[in-house]
Amino acid sequence: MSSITVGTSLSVVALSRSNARRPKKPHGKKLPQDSSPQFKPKAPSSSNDKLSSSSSMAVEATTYTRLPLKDDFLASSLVEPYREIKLSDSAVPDFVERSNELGGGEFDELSIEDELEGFDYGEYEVEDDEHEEEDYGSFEEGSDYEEGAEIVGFGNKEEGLEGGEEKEKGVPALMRCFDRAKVYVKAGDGGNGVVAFRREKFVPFGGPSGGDGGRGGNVYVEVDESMNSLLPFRNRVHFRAGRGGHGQGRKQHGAKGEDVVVKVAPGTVIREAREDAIEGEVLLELLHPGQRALLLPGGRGGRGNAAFKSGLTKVPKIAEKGEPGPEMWLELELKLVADVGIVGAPNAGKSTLLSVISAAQPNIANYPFTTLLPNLGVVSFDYDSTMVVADLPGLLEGAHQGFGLGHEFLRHTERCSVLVHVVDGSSQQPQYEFDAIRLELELFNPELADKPYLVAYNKMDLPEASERWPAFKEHLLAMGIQPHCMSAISKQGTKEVVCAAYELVQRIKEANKELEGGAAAFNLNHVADRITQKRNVPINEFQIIHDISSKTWHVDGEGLERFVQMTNWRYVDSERRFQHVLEACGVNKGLIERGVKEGDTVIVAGLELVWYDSPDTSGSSGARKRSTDSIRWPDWK
Ligand SMILES: Nc1nc2c(ncn2[C@@H]2O[C@H](COP(=O)(O)OP(=O)(O)OP(=O)(O)O)[C@@H](O)[C@H]2O)c(=O)[nH]1
Ligand SMILES: [Mg+2]
Repeated sequence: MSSITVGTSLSVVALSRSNARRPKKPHGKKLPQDSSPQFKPKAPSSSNDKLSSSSSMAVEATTYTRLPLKDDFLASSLVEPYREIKLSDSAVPDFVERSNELGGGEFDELSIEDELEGFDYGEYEVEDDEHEEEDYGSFEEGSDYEEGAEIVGFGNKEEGLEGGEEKEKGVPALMRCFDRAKVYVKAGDGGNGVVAFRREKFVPFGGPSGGDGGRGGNVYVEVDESMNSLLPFRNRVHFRAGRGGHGQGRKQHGAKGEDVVVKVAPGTVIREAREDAIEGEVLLELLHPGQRALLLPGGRGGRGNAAFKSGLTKVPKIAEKGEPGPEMWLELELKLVADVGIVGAPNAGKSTLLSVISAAQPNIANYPFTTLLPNLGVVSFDYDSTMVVADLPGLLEGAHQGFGLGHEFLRHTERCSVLVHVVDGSSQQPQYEFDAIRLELELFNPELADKPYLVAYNKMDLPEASERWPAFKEHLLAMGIQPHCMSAISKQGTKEVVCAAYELVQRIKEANKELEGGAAAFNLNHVADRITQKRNVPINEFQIIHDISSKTWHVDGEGLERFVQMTNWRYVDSERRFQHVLEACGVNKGLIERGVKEGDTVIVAGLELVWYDSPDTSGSSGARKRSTDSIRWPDWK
């Protein structure tokens, strides 16, 4: 008999966030030769489609290279044409002023919630007052009781966002868009079962009475209608469900761990966070208020010794540990849920359009990037027919790679069923501006280019815009697109645009209804189901891998892993049961068949053992006897 080394390995997964997007396709473009502003005074009257100019605009023979830049940021951009324009670079004087008035970034001062969820287990005892129990050594497992819902604030450390995330430093909190977050979730561990025996007056040798541990708390994700950003995750990153209570004497089972509910805004996409640059698998898309998904089921409670009583084992001195609760890092991403998304170059008049078709009052000003965060407005035709319209920040060339504000907001367009593309008629080359925006959308996500869209040529009240309209219209008609023209400021033509958008939205809704009708309702609990399925893998499903160089045998299987995790080595019968299970599920046989030799290391689901051939050949079967006695244990503490 000799000793064995045991090593339990816990791998801590450090996850980082990826900013990587698709690589930019080479455009091979140059800057426009003449991008100087040529704004003319505003024409006194409104205009429309019929107001086509007599002299159609002579399109300059320049190779269009990027979206027309406005004089506001031309100077700086021309020097470094591909410089990334950050929120902090854009001119937003009134906004900054307002945020200062409000107290200089009020969100920064949000305090961390103090509430702690989960259980305080305190001291755990098997004994009770009335019943004397056998002493099987110390049952305290202090380290097991630390768990409870943990709240970690984003301080300087910002634990949840480590790993290459570029932060918008220097930008007041009011301007940041909290539509991405990274959180840690952990289901509660199951409580431990205990070994206890019934001892009463006149019943000196009562049977085993150790109760089972309670089930760990579950992690749920729920859509909270009142949330419109992922801002709360700035203060709280870790969500841990409570662990199950431990079993007690007199067959008392432990209490169930407290569940934890992660509340997210409607439209949140939940991905599994990954270490590498690749985006993790989409686990859930929670769109509608009230949707609730069981994400991680709590660990099973360990069985107490009462559960191990059998005809052969009348005095079982064995109990299981609770099953560990699953854990993972999640990436949350909020995408606006709107029927119509207004896209276009900066200063095209997107916010103006939203302001005239809905009650929304977005910031409107004659400089690019007036809109820093998406604005939502509800357009109502009558009581029944309404649609939600989102006005998005302006797009620049390279938006798909993060230029301007595009990167942050382009993904919001993914959720809109229809896009209204506003083109600034007063720009130098409206048709090229249009093409460039289309290209950006396509580069960001080819599915965006396939979305139904309308083109609204804006600022028709300006003479230069109405002059360029015929050429623009011709350009688009050649592409098979029927453009609309309007003057958002004077509301001319806006009704036609909105009605056309509404019609498109309705058509898409009808089509989707038909599709949904055929498809089965989506199972929101599929992540938890997958985990449960994994837990139910039988113990005899394992694989043996032999590493010849290090004379190590790896025996891996989901069932075995769970069994090793739940074996509580402090109880004397655990070793015997472990040996028995290895024998019964065929691990020993498999190892012997493959030629395991004395002294070889055997790692069973992370537990390191040394193989010994038993010299004792007595027993019904030599092979079985040998293997049963062949794995030795060190002195377990
Ligand atoms: N003449 C004229 N000016 C317009 C019209 N629509 C918008 N504008 C002006 O164009 C400027 C920009 O308008 P916004 O609505 O802020 O443009 P935007 O597309 O939302 O701009 P960003 O949010 O910066 O991307 C403002 O000065 C508006 O008054 C229009 O139909 N005619
Ligand atoms: Mg705007």
